[in-house]
Amino acid sequence: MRSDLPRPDLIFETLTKRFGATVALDEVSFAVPPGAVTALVGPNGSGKTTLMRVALGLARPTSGQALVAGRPYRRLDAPLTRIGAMLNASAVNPALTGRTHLRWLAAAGGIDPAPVDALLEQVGLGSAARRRVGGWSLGMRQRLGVAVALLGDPPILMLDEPMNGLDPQGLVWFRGLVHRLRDEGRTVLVSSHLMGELEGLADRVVVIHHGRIAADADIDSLLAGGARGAGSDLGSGSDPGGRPSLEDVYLSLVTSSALARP
Ligand SMILES: Nc1ncnc2c1ncn2[C@@H]1O[C@H](COP(=O)(O)OP(=O)(O)OP(=O)(O)O)[C@@H](O)[C@H]1O
Repeated sequence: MRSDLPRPDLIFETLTKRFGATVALDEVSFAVPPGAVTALVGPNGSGKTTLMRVALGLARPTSGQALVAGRPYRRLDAPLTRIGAMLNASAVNPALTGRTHLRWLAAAGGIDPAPVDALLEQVGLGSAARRRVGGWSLGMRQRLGVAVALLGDPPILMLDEPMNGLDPQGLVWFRGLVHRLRDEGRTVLVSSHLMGELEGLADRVVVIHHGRIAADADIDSLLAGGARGAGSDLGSGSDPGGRPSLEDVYLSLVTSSALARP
């Protein structure tokens, strides 16, 4: 890494996580740079959520480390103001209103609850805020999850499958929000299986497969490389100019024999 570049905010260093005989993460190293949206993609069970859980101190690495603003999460002061995360947006007490949920989290995290109402408006939940979350749709819970991540106005955001359940209007809203956060210079890591959406959202793509990094590149280079390297088996989503879609390149990467686990 060049020493004259700003230090990335979120770094994974030779991170390995085993659950018994299962190797969920296998010496994973990459940096998530500020001022960009980084997509984390990979098949079911490839290690995306585990990676995020380790970054948040919810799972202990077997070896290696995840650093948030230069430190392991557990050693951060006021962590909600350093990194905001959405892991499982449905894990909310259904008896609480969205507003109460956010105010409790703010109180628990030592954050001023005053901006909670504005935050609920920002994520499109202003009119539902005083209703119990138990009656909310998946998309509404996802929006609440985004609000939780934004609660501490953190410079780093880590969102696990945030677009699931969003309707087309919600997807447009989410893209605008994430691009604004990026343009403010924040670090954004988003995992998703929705390749078409990620193509319009992400600046960088990290592909994880069997717990190993299969690609880590800016999206234009990845698609240009895919166009040169992936050959005639690509095509369903290619544009007429010959550039493959992210879905094409992703499928090519995760089905290539070089990456298949023996
Ligand atoms: N608490 C756990 N105990 C045992 N194994 C686990 C645990 N958490 C994750 N794993 C295993 O680790 C591997 C990675 O799982 P992980 O949930 O990180 O994948 P993922 O990429 O997020 O998948 P998905 O796209 O389906 O959400 C899987 O083999 C999974 O079964």
